[in-house]
Amino acid sequence: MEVAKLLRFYPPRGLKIVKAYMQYVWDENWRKYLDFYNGYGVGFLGHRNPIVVAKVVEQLGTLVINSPSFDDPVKEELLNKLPKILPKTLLNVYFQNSGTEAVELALKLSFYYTKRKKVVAFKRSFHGRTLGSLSVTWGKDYRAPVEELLLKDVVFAEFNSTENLDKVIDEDTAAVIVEPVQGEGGINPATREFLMALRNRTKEVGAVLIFDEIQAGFGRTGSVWAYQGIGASDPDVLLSAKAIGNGIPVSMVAVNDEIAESVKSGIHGSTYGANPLALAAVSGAIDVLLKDNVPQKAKEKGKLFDELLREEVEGLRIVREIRNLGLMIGVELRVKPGKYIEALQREGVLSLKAGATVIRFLPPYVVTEEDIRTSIEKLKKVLNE
Ligand SMILES: Cc1ncc(COP(=O)(O)O)c(C=O)c1O
Repeated sequence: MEVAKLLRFYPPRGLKIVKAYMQYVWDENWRKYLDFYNGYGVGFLGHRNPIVVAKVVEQLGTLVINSPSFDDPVKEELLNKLPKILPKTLLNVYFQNSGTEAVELALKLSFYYTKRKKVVAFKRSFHGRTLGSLSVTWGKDYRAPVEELLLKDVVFAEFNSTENLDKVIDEDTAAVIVEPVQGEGGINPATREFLMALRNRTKEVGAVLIFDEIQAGFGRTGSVWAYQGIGASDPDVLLSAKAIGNGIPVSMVAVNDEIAESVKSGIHGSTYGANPLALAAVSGAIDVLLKDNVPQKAKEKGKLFDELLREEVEGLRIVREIRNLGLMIGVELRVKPGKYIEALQREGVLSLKAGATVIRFLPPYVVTEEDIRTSIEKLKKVLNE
């Protein structure tokens, strides 16, 4: 019998996952793994978090898709809830289906609002794989297949450096896009000084400041939004995805009033944008975030993870540096991390690569002290082998 084949854009990890619950997944032989890969951090509230699942199931029983021009109860419910997690300055929102779509809309609104074309992004950034988001993504390997087709007016500046910002960000700049914690680039938290310098300079020249919190946002770093924990001021546009739907594909673009006022009907759209099923998931996820004090738990567990890593593995010769903000954790090695990530998988812990040399852990907030101790013990073992 003929079978269709999936295009393999990702190297296979040799594991068939048949079930997942909270911080664990099971393979086809019912071996249990601690999942700190977590669908690139999507399942931050735990796989199949019961509160999110209940919301989605309830929604499946009433209304799954609604045409974008019509209102519905879950849209109203979510718009009422969002002020609990969004800053007052960013209460104009739109929902799409993936992170890259959020970046595309942010860039499009910036071009439209400023009538300018230039974008400033940063070295080691990752913003997605469609043409606009790829244009502001740094890595050569990501860009190579379509390099000639990407936006031309993009400048990559030094991340966390305030030198030369006055020159790089000028009156031609439509937008500055930055991850307050770089994820794919190697778990690199931005400094307050850097984010504030971007805030001040973009204000001076009338450029739009975009914070991409698609990976870092929604409690993972110890505050609802990473930039808040870092102590920076609000951006003009805030992007989130991954954890906000906890597995149901959804992203959110939140913009300030001035940009919102420039928006006219017809300049953008998405068939599945703000669909009731996705919005039910976001509504359920916000309930969990607030009722279970998720950012505080992420902060405490991240601290424990960090302390134990420093005690147990920081001193190993192969380890260059440990970096974290809450439960966004990177162990930078002096070598490529691939074989250690594989060895960890054999030991029952799933992790992923970031940058060229970093083992990344994106544990869900429900991870226990015992899970953290076990994973660090396993990491120490494989790094020593
Ligand atoms: C910071 C950041 N921006 C954008 C994206 C793209 O999101 P998606 O894969 O949902 O398109 C990612 C994905 O890893 C990301 O980490």
